[in-house]
Amino acid sequence: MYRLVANEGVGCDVVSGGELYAALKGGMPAEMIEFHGNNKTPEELEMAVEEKIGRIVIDNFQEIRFLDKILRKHHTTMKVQLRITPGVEAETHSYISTGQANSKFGFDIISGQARKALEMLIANPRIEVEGLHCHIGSQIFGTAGFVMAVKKMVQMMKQWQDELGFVTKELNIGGGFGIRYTDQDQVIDTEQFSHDILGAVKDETQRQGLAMPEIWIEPGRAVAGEAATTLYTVGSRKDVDGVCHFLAVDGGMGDNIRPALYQAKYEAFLAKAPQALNEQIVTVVGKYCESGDILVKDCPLPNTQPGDILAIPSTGAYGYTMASNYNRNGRPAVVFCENGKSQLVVRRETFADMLAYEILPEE
Ligand SMILES: Cc1ncc(COP(=O)(O)O)c(C=O)c1O
Ligand SMILES: N[C@@H](CCCC[NH3+])C(=O)O
Repeated sequence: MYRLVANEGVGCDVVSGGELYAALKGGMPAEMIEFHGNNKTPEELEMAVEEKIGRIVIDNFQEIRFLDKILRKHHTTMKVQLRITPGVEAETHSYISTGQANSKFGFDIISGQARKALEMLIANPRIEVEGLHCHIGSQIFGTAGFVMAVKKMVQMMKQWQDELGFVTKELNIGGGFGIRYTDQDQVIDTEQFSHDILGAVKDETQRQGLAMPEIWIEPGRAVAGEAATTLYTVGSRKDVDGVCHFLAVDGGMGDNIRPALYQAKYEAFLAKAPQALNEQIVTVVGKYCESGDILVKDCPLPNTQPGDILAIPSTGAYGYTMASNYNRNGRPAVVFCENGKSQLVVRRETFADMLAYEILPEE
């Protein structure tokens, strides 16, 4: 994925040393990488400095102290953006909402913490503050929240330019652009998002008499989400007339934790006949030892029996990346397909893989 993205001339954000390592191994140029996270360790920050990545998105005061120490040690500098919580509540599940003042991410404006952090950063000769960042949350369908965030950010740009002489060269408004998981999702097209967001930045900066900053976005799910479909084989059926109809598949919360974690909604189709007339409403469950291991509740399907393959679309984001081998079920393989050709990009996890880190007591 990093190679594909880099080939498009697009950079990426990472949120751990592991992601940074993978991005670099995948051929992403270091200067195209920005590093996020509310608790970057000193080791991760040092890795970012040594690899000379593009930006660190500063999230908290401790990180400023760590970074300063590392930059002194390496006699070098680092370009950063400052992450702000703009006080905008996105209309989405509370677990994937990040723009409100009580978010664990970034610096809050009202308490004065954001300004204090900016002052510390500006005063540091080893740190170059290129811009401001905000990310209001995920799976957002309207543009209103983004426009509100832009207004707040530009207001801060103006205030800090007047009071501190700080010029915001980059305005990063994060990601969160919603995708279509089910028929109910009223997706806004990319043109509408860019029109409204660009328009808001243009209008607000003009109104405040500021130069137009470079606009950065961090679409995650919108890039990868709809590109993948998960294929499951139906194993067992449980029908109790008038009570429940379960179809159990050979995966579940281990490859897609989103329904259990955020009550996320998906649709399932019979792979061999996706257009066939639906005849039954079933609950598609996984094989994990949890009653909450439900993939699709109240799922209309044609007659579906053990051995049939079910397809669940839009699993390209936060599926494999959030996968686990709970119950010692292996993580699935990932296959890229295009124009009738396929390529295995992640092989299926084996039983031996799952024991690989365990140290057997000596006999
Ligand atoms: C800082 C930041 N930017 C961008 C994203 C991308 O979010 P999404 O995939 O919902 O667009 C996330 C969440 O993953 C994030 O935390
Ligand atoms: N993982 C979440 C979103 C949070 C993304 C990380 N900032 C999801 O599946 O919707």
